[in-house]
Amino acid sequence: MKEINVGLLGFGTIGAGVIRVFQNNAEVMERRLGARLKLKSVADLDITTDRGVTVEEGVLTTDAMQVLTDPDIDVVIELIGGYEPARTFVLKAIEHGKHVVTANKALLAKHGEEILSAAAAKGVDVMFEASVGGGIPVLSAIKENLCANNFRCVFGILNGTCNYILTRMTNEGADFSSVLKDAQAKGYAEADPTFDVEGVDTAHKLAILVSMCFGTRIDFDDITIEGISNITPLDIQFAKEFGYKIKLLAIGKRENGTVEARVHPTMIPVNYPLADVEGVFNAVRLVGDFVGPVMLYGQGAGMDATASAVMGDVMAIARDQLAGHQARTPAMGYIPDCIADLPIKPMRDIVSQYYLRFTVLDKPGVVAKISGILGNYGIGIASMIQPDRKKSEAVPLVIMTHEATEALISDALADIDKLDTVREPSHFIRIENDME
Ligand SMILES: NC(=O)C1=CN([C@@H]2O[C@H](COP(=O)(O)OP(=O)(O)OC[C@H]3O[C@@H](n4cnc5c(N)ncnc54)[C@H](OP(=O)(O)O)[C@@H]3O)[C@@H](O)[C@H]2O)C=CC1
Ligand SMILES: N[C@@H](CC=O)C(=O)O
Ligand code: NA
Repeated sequence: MKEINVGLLGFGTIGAGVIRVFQNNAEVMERRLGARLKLKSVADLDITTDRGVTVEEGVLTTDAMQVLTDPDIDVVIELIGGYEPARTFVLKAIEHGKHVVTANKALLAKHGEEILSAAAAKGVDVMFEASVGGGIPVLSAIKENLCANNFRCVFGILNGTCNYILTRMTNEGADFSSVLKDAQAKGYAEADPTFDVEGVDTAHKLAILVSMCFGTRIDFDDITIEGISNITPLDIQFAKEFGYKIKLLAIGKRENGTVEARVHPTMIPVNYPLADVEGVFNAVRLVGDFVGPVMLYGQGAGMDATASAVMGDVMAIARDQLAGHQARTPAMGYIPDCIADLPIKPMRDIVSQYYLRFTVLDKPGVVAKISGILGNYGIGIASMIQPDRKKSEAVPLVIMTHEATEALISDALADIDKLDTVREPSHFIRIENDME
C-alpha cells in the first residue's frame, strides 16, 4: 500500500492532538484514502516532557531542519505558532518541495501572501483549515461547497478563550482572570494570551475569512481591534436587561467596493443563533447571494477538535497527490491574479446602534443634559435605564441609541465626558441587529 510521509513541527497541545489522530484513527483514514499516512518525524525543542502520548522510537528530534530537508517527507505540519521561526520553517519546507499544513493564523494574517506565492511558484499546497474556527470546516466550505456565491457578510465568534471567559462571566458571574487561567490550563489560549483577550487572534482569523469570502487582500494593520478586557459584570448585567448577550464578534461586510473588517465586543439579541454559542464553541455565519445565510458551529479551540482540522487538510493533500492533482483549489479560494485590493471602511463611517454607559452624579438635570448633547448630534435614544436614587454617589446611566455613525457617537461622547456631572470616561458597546 502506498505511504504518504508526514513530518510535524511542534509537539505542544495541537501537536499532541495530531499524534493522537495518527494513533487512534489510522484505520479510518486508510480506508478513506486507500493509502497509509505515516508520521515519520516530530520536531520540538523539548522532547523529554510527557505530552500524554507515546511516540515511536526514532521519531522525535530537536532539529526542525531534519524534518524540513528529509527527502522522504511529503507533507510538513507546522504547529509551532507565532511569526518566527514558523515563517522561516514554512518557507524552507516549500523550498524543499513539501506541502504544508498549518494552524498558524498569526503567520497567515501577516505573511500569508509571501508564503502562498512561494508555494504557488513551487507547485505545492498550503492548507490551513485549523487556523480559523479550530475544528469547524469553515475555510473548505467557503472555497469548495459555497464557491459559486458572492458573499455579502461574515460574522464570527472566533476565539474559544474569549467565548469561554464571556460565557462563564455571563452564566456564573465568574471572575475574568480566574476563567482565563482555566482556559490556559485547558490548552485553548495562545502562548501569549493577550492575543486572545485583546482580540488580536480573532483579527488574525477575520483577516483570513474576509480575504477568502470577498476575494481581496487585507492589510492586517487596517483591521480595528478591541478585546474583552474592558467588559465589566455591569455591562453583562445591563445587556441581559435589554435582551442582549455580549460576544467578541468578528465582522466582515462587503458593500460598494469597500469592506468592513472589525473585531470588538458586540451586543447580539439573545434570540439570534450566535448568542447561543457558548464556552469554547465558535460559530461563523456567512451570507451568500444564492445560498442565503449559513451557520457553521463547533469547537474553536482545543487539542482534539483542532487536530481534526489539521488532519483533514493532510488527507486532502494526500488525496490530491494520489490523484495526481497539484493545488487543485486555490489556497485562498480565488485565482491569485483575480484577488482584488478593496479598501477597509474607516471606523468613523461605520453605522450601528450603540449601548452607552455613563457614570454620573445622581443630580436633577443630568439625564436632560446628556440626552440634549446626543440630540444635538442627531442621535436618537431607543431606550434608557436611569440612575438609582443614591444621592451624591456616582451611578450608572445606560442609553441604547438608534443607528448612528461612529463619528457622531465618538464626537458626542467627547462632549458628554466634559460635563462636571460625568465622573468617568463614558463606555460604549456596538450592537449588531442585522446579520443578513
Ligand atoms: N491551542 C489551540 O486550541 C489552537 C491552536 N492553534 C494554533 O496552533 C499552533 C500551535 O498551538 P499550540 O499547540 O496550542 O501551541 P503550544 O505552545 O502548545 O505548542 C507549540 C510547540 O512548538 C514548540 N516549538 C517552539 N519553537 C520550536 C522550534 N524552533 N522547533 C520545534 N518546536 C518548537 C514549543 O516548544 P516550547 O514550549 O518548548 O517553546 C511547543 O511545544 C499555533 O499556531 C496556534 O495558534 C489553532 C487553533 C486552536
Ligand atoms: N487561542 C485560540 C486557539 C484557537 O485558535 C482560541 O482561544 O480560540
Ligand atoms: Na476550521
